[in-house]
Amino acid sequence: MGSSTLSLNCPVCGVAASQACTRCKLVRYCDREHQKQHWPQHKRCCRPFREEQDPQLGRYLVATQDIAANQIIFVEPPLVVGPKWYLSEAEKEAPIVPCVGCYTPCRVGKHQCRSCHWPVCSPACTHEALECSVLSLGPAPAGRADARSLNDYFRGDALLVLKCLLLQRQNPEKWAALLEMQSHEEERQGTELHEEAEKRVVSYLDKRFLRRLRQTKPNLLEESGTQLLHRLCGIIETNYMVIELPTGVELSGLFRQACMMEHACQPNCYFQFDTISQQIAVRAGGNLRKGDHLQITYTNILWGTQMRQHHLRMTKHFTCHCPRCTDPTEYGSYVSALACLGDVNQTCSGTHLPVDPVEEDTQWKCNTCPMIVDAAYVSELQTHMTDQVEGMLAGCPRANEVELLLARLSQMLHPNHFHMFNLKHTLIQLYGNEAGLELASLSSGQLERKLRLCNELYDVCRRLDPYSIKLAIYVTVILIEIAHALEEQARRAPAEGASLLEQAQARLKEAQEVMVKEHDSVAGKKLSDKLQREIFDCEKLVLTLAYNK
Ligand SMILES: C[S@@+](CC[C@H](N)C(=O)[O-])C[C@H]1O[C@@H](n2cnc3c(N)ncnc32)[C@H](O)[C@@H]1O
Repeated sequence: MGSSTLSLNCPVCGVAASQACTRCKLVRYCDREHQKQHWPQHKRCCRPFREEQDPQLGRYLVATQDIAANQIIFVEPPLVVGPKWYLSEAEKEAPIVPCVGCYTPCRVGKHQCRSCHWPVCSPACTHEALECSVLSLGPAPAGRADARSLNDYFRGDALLVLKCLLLQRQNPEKWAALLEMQSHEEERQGTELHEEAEKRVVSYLDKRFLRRLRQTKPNLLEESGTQLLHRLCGIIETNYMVIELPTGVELSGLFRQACMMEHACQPNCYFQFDTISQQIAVRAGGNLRKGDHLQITYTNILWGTQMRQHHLRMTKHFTCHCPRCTDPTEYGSYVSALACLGDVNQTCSGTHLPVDPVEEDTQWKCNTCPMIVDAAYVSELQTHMTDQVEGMLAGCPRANEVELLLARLSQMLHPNHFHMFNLKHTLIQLYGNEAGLELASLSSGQLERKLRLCNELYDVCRRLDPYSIKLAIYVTVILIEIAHALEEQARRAPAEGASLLEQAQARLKEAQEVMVKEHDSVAGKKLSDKLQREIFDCEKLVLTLAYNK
C-alpha cells in the first residue's frame, strides 16, 4: 500500500481493526498475530513518519517516533530529475551546458544529438526516446550558429517542464503524484515569475514543439495546453530541490515525499542524492522527537528575516511564522539588527529590532532610546549595504579594505548583522593567508582579532543552525581558522603549546564531524581534503613542539 493510505481494516483478514502499527500508524491490525504475519510485506513501506495536512501548511511530514541524528528517515526515487530550474543571466549565456543525456558538462554546439540536435557530450550519448522525438519537432539551430542563438534555443529550464509534461505518457502514477503537488497557480497570476515563465518556458515550448506535436500526433498527450504548462512551472518553482553532481553541475529534482517537507528557518533534516540510483535520502539533522515536523529550509539561512520572508513570499507564496522569524533577535544572533544612530542631540549605543519581524511594514525600535525607524528606511539601507558588500566581495578585497568597510558599516549595523558576518568571514581567511599577513607576520593584536572574529562567527552559526545542516562549510572554515590561530599562538608560546594544540585538534575534530553533512558536495569534498591536511599538519606541529622542548 502507499505510505499515505490509512486503512481501517486488517490487511490480513479484512475485518475492522484498531491496533495501528506503532511505527507509521498507517496500517491497523486485528491482533499481534496478523501484524507479525504482515510484517514482511509492510516493512517495505513502514516508515518512522506520517503525512499530515493543515490548511496553512498543506501536506507535511511528522515523526512518529524518536529518530537519532543522521539516521536515514526515508529514501525515494525521483518523479523527475532534469536541468537546473533557476538560471542566472550568466548561466543563460554560458558556453558550457549539461549534456541532455548524462548531464556531463559539454560545449554547446560541439556535439549534437543526431535526431533532436540538443547538446550531447559525445555522438554516442543518447537520451530518453519520447523526449528526443518531441524535441526533434523544433527548429534547432545548426551547431555552428553563434553562441547566443544556441543558448537561446537550448533552454534547460524549459526541458525540465517538458520532462514533467511527458510523465503523463511515460508514467501515469508519477504524473498523478506530480499533479497533487502545490503549484500556487492563482497566486502566481500577474507576478513577475508568471511573466518570466510565460516568456522563457511556456510560449517557447508551445510555439516550438507542442503545436507541431498536437498537429502531427494529436493523441500522444492528452493535455499540453499553456495553462497546464504554467501549472507545471508553478509546481517546479514551489517544490524543486537542488541536486549537485560531483562535476559541479546542478540539477533540479521533484520527489513525491521529500518535497512534502515543510520549511523552517532552522531546519532539522537534510538530504543527500545518489547520482547513480538518482534516489534521495532524507536524514535527521539532530535527534528528532516523536511528533516533530520534518523540516528543511527553502531559503538562505544567513539572510536576515526581512530578506528570507521576501524570498519565501515571492517564490513559495507563504509567510513563515517559525520561531526564528517571530523572534526579533533571531535566537540571540542579531543578524538583522541595526545600530541606533541616536538623534541629533545624543548618540546611542542601542540596537534597533523589528517590532513585528514577520510584518513587512514593521517599525524598528531602539532597545535603549526612544528612536523608531520605519520599514522603508531599513529596506533602503539594506539594499545600499547589499550593493556595497557584494561589490566588495566580488572583487577579492584585501584585509585592510574589508576592515575599512566593516568600520563604516558598524556605524549602522549590529556587529552580527548578516552583512557584517559575510565581511568578517572573509576577513578571518585573509588574516594568516594574504601576502604580508601570513600567520607568522601577524601582530599579536591581529592574531587575537582573528581568533575573536572566529569565535563571534562560530557563535552566530551555532545559534542559527545548531545541527550545521546549511552552514557546515562556513563552520568548518571558521574551525580551521581557529586552529590556525591557536597553532600560531602555540608556536609563539611553547610553554602553553601543548594545551593550545590540544584545543586546535579538538576544533579540527569537530570540523570533521560537521563535514559529514557535506561529504558529497563539490565544495564539501574540497574542504574535507583541506581538513585532512590541516589535521596532519597539526599533528606534525604537536610532535615538533614536543621534540624541541
Ligand atoms: C515544497 S511544498 C511543501 C508541500 C506542500 N505543503 C504540499 O501540500 O504539497 C511548499 C509549500 O508548502 C507550504 N509551506 C511549506 N512550509 C510552510 C511553512 N513553514 N509555513 C506555511 N506554508 C508552508 C507553502 O505553501 C509552500 O509553497
